[in-house]
Amino acid sequence: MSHLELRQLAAGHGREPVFQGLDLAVAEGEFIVLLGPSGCGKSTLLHAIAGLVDVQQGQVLIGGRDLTDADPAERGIGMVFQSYALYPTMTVAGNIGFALRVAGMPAAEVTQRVQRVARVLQLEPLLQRKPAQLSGGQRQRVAIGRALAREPALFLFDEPLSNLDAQLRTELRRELKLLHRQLGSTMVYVTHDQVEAMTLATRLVVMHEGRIQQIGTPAEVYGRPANRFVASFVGSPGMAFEAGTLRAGPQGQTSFVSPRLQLPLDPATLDHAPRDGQAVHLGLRTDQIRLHPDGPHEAAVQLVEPLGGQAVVWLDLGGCLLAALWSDAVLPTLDQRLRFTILSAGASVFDATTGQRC
Ligand SMILES: Nc1ncnc2c1ncn2[C@@H]1O[C@H](COP(=O)(O)OP(=O)(O)OP(=O)(O)O)[C@@H](O)[C@H]1O
Repeated sequence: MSHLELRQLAAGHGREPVFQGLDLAVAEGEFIVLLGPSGCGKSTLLHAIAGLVDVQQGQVLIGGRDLTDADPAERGIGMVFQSYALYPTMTVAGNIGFALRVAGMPAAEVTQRVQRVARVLQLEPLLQRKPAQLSGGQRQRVAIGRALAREPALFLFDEPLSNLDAQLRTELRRELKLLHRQLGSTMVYVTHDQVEAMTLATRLVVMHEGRIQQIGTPAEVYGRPANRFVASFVGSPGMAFEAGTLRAGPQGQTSFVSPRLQLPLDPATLDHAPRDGQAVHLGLRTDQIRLHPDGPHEAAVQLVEPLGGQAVVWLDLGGCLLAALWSDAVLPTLDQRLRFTILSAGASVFDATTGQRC
């Protein structure tokens, strides 16, 4: 049974819905990441689950109960937002235990819960401090602790790490992942950060303009994007596209053909039977470009982006820019000509008109 189920949901801020007819089923213990560009409706969806915006149509079911019209407080949800509004005059312990005390929990039990949460989030040495005496990352951990203390079965996170610097973000990301493993609770997490999405999600939900574009594991969404939007939005560096047509060969082998490129396609990468002459876009990631002195293709280096241990090398194949990974310590120079092979395994093909995966 789904722990969280959205049925034909429509919600928005005025009368115009931000999304409509939205279906989503989340199993217990999943870590769902909602990923999409700014304004696509991620926060509105999260707020609809929490009961913080009006649902115009459809249903929100949590634990099998229809809670579409229930108060936020009755939904058994823990929420963590981007801006962690802690009570400045209360200590860390006071902040974490606040909602429990308000709910009438006996003081001894509150203390126990606060201790347990502090242990999990490594906040024990900080329990008597005030928020002003904490770093940004510590404050955000307190905000997570506050949600955790109520022991909800469902957590909603709205870009909880986006206000932190890169190093803290990486640390807290790891802690969240460990926390999820320890607690086994269901989590729905909004971000537009690729790395967060890829590393945290058990399943990714990619949204664009109020519509779910694809639902799948990070590997599925990265490896078999459902359409051109997902292909270009997910993965860094982005996928390179080349316009061309499909050609059926004599032995039933289908090839991609463009003025610059001819590539026999791996049938395993195609979802549908290819049509001879179909106008398509071929999508190539760094995974498909193998730099190799004996490779059949040659292109000039247009740009080198060092990443530390590796570098991304952008190759100009007659106007089509392809990204390749470079792991040698000595970087190639601009305009240097490199040879490479294009692997058809894992390549994506999209219909030129609809943008849908072929
Ligand atoms: N309080 C509000 N009142 C009116 N319109 C709003 C409100 N909040 C958001 N919107 C609009 O609803 C749409 C979806 O916004 P939403 O915040 O859900 O997107 P998002 O994907 O979370 O974006 P971001 O990544 O920038 O936070 C946008 O067009 C936005 O302008």
